[in-house]
Order: sequence, then structure tokens, then C-alpha cells
Amino acid sequence: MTTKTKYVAREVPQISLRDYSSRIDEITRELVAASENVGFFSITDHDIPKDEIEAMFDASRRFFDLPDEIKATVPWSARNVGWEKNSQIRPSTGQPDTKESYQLQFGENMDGVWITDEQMAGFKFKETSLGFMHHVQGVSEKLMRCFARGLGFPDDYFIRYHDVTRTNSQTTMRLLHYFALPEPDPNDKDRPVYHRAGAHADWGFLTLLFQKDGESGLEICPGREVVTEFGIGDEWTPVKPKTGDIVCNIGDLLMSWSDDRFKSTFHRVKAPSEEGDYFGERYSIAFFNQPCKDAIIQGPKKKYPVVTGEEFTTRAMQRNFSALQEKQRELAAAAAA
Ligand SMILES: O=C(O)CCC(=O)C(=O)O
Ligand SMILES: [Fe+2]
Repeated sequence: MTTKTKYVAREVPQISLRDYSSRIDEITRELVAASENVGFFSITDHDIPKDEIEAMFDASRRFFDLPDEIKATVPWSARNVGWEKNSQIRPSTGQPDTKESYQLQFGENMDGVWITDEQMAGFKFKETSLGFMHHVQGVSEKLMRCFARGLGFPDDYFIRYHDVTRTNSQTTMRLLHYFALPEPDPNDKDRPVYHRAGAHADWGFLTLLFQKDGESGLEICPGREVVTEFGIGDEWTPVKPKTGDIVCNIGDLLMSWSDDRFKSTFHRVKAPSEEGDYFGERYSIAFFNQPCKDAIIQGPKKKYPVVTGEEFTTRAMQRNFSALQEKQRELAAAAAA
């Protein structure tokens, strides 16, 4: 049985980065306003050409088109990198998402987890991905400069703590592939719920998401006032996908680092079940800005105790990936036996 989703109209602000240097004060005001309210905004004029975004989607499709046995040579691990399929259980649903994902980072966590050019029939996957990741990092840094100004920190404050040239960087790009799903049969009362990405808040600093025209499903549910609160409301607002735009959202880390001023908002990729939902295959790319392990995290008003980047990530992983980690432990034990 599925219940009808309650939808409400909310504005997801569009923020242009055109003439960034001369307009930085205006852009900062727009980013702060969006962050204090809905926690989501869409970035345009960000200088990543649409062709380059499409090329990254092409690289992603090439990877996911490989047989599972090949993808399994670069498995997900507790370092938060690698490939997983149908195994991420969200605390909000208790069920695995119906999807596969491949997580990539810049630093030492990726040792042995890059799919090789040979496995990709000569396609330069690592080079393509890292080139794109550096470009997205550039956009992130423009936004970080504005967030620092908005909170009264020095301009480069967040940029230094998210330095992707350091080997202990934890920033992650996640390629996502949601499978095509059967459309509902009105006579089938036992149709399972195919979660795509169950409702959650992101736990990093800031997420930059790339979607493709027509591949809808992303929905948001604002209303969280403090980062320690996990209640999810039930009124959703769809975020229309547009190839080329970057949908950004504040994560729990920036929410606590701003003493709850900037909102980390619940969102999901809806389990399609109702008329008008999109049941087709869906690709997206999420870039999660994560602090270096030795970052020292505390807001200007010191609302929460100091934590390091490493502690923050470990705790979030425990909350969000415990089922996956359990599976890893079983596999490791079986391999050792
Ligand atoms: O695929 C999407 O559009 C969103 C994915 C997402 O929210 C996540 O991986 O945190
Ligand atoms: Fe998310």
C-alpha cells in the first residue's frame, strides 16, 4: 500500500556565480539567505561547461555498464570509497536503496580502488574523473569563501580545512545509478517499495549535485532547526533536474559549524509509486565536501563541543553506514577463514 505524497510549493533559489569577484558580497547575501531557509539552492554560471558534465556522466555510464564481477574488484570500504550495489540501508527506511554507486576521492583512500584503464577498455576513467573533481572543487571553494564571510571567519577558513591536495583529504565524489523500475500494477497489492535514496540529511559540509534533464525524483523536506534532531516532516517539494545546473545543499557538518544557522535539509530520491513519478533509469553525481581528518570544527558561537574532521566522519559513517560496515566485516571474516 502506498499513501499519497503531500506536496507543497517552495522556492529553491537560483544563484548565479557570474562576475564572482566583483559580485562576491551580493552572492554571499544570496547564499546566506538560501542557507538560513530552505538549505538548498541551484548554482548557475559556475564555469563548468555542460560538455564536461555530460562527459563525466558518460564516464559514469561506462563504469556502471561493466559486469558486476569487474566492479566488485573495487569494492566499497569503510574508507568511504568504492562500489556498492543495493546495499546502503538508510536509517529512515531500514531498507536498502535500489541503486549502485561508486565513490571516488582525491587522496590515499583511493589506493587500489580506482578502476583501471585496462578494465575500462582503454578509457581514461581516473584522469577524466580527477579532472572533473578538481573543477567541482573550484566551484566549492568559491562557495566556501562566501560561507566564511557570512559567518565572520577569514575568507580562506573553510578552504584550508577542505584542502583536496592533502593526502588525508576525505572529499568524495559519488557516481549514482538508479535502476529502471517496474510501473505499478493496480492489481498488485503486494508491490514492494523500491527506495531510490531513502530520506536523509547529508553529513558533510556541502553537497554539489549534478542531475540530468528529465531524470526526476529528488525531493526536499525542510524544517530541521537543530542538527541533533532527526524528525522528518511529510511535506515534500520536488527539485526539477536540469543538466548543467548544480543543486547544492548544506550538510550536517556546516549546520553544526554555523551553530545551526545554516540548515541541513532532509531530502530523498523518491521511491516511484504514483502517477507522474519517473520510473526510468536515473544517473546523478554528488560531490561531498568533507573536512581533512585534522580539521578543528566549532562554530563562532561555540554551540557544540570541538570535534576533529576524523571524529565527525567516523560518527556519521557509524550512523549512516553501519549495515554496510557489518557486511564488510562478514566478508573480511569469510576471506580470512
Ligand atoms: O541522486 C540524487 O539525486 C541524490 C543523492 C543523494 O542525496 C545522496 O547520495 O546523498
Ligand atoms: Fe543526499
